[in-house]
This record gives sequence, structure tokens and C-alpha cells, in this order.
Amino acid sequence: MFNIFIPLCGIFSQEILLHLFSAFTLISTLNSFEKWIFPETRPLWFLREQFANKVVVEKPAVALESHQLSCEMTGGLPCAHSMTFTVFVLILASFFFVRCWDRSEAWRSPFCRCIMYFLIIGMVVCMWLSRLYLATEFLHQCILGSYLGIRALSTFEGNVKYLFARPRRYAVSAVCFLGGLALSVYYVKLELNIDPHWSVREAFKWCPEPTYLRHEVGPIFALVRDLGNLMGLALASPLYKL
Ligand SMILES: O=P(O)(O)OC[C@H]1O[C@@H](O)[C@H](O)[C@@H](O)[C@@H]1O
Repeated sequence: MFNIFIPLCGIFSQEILLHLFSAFTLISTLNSFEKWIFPETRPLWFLREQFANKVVVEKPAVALESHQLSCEMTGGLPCAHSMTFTVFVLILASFFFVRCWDRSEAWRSPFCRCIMYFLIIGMVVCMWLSRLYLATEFLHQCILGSYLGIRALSTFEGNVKYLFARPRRYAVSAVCFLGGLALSVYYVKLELNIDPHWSVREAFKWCPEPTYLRHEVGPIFALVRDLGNLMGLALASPLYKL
């Protein structure tokens, strides 16, 4: 998303680019924090654990396969793909249809609205199905991911003027605070004897081929990536001047 789709959207308008990048970064950070604080298991890990502990002994008709796309290193809840994809599709659809509505009355008809909702829901459900097919997510993780994405996006849209008007020093301080919070979670977990790297250990334990694991999908990498993107936005603040 950050490398291809979001920059490509910037070809059409700088407004879309800024809106997409800021909403996407905030929502991705929210997701990374949730996964960092409370990593939940994934179907692949859960099922393999069940077989290893002999809780399930009957061999299923379908074998579970692991490959590069299914060897994830973060927790399952909330599904990052569903969360960010829902936000991406909603922002693009709203820009596209608002433009069409401004150009022609015909686009405001109930038929066109139905097509729009059908397309959005269809694309999000396809994303859920792809995650379920790979056994990387449970259904509730996908549904919650999309739900949290929608709630976070509506909060962002409601406060966008306030956020875009923040002076640079406030924005940078907020990002530094988030960095401190992520670090504190690490030490609090160590104090409580909770392994902060639990999800990484699960990934190494249940992924049959260690070379399938990608460092860029680890929880610390995702947090650093998102906080780095946020710092970029903070340094460019106030964003309404861009
Ligand atoms: O939660 P999901 O959908 O399995 O996604 C796992 C990871 O997928 C990666 O593509 C993202 O960069 C990470 O931020 C995310 O944690």
C-alpha cells in the first residue's frame, strides 16, 4: 500500500494523497499498537498447536499448508489487511463518487448508490476470504478489523480539520509520546513475565520454512514503520498548508 497504491493515487490529486496517507498511517499505527499490546493467536498457529498437544487427533480431510503469504509474525487481532483495506476502499470510493455526484445528477440515483455499496462490501469481503483461505485470520478478526477501521476513519474524518491544523511541535511531541508508550509496553510486559516477542516465537515455531518469514512484518518493525510515517507527517505539520 505505502509503496505502490498510495503513491499511485497521488497522480490523481494531492488532496487524495494527503488524506489517504494520513488516515492510513494513523489507522495502521492503531492496528500495530493493538497487536503489540494484545497479540491474539492465528488459525494456523492455533490448529497446529491443537494437533501438537493431541487435543485434536482426527486427521482433517484438508491439509493445512504454509507458504510465504501465511507466515505472519504479528498477532491476529485485529486483521491489519481488513482494517487498512476497508479504509483505503472507503476513502477512494468517497472521493470518486463525490466527484461523480458533482458532475452529474444521474450518479445520485438509488441505483448508483446501491452499486457503490455493493462494490465496497464485495471488495472488503474478498479481502476477508483471502485471509481466511490462507488460514492467517479467524473470521471475527477480519470483521473486527473492518469495523475498527470504519470507526477509526469516521473519528478521523470528524476531527480532520483539528488534526491538520496542529502545529509541528505538538504533532512531534505526540509521536514521541507514542514511541515512549510502545517502549513502556515492552518493559511492562517484561515486568509481568509476558513475552513481548510471543507472536514472533509462534511464527518461528509453526512456520515450516524460516526463510518464509519476513522481518518487515514483525511487530516491532511495523511499529517503527508506522511511527516513522507519523513522524514524517508531524514534521510536515500543519498539514492544511501543504
Ligand atoms: O493482520 P494481518 O492482516 O495478518 O497482517 C499482518 C501484517 O501484514 C503486513 O503486510 C503489514 O505490514 C503488518 O502491519 C501486519 O501486521
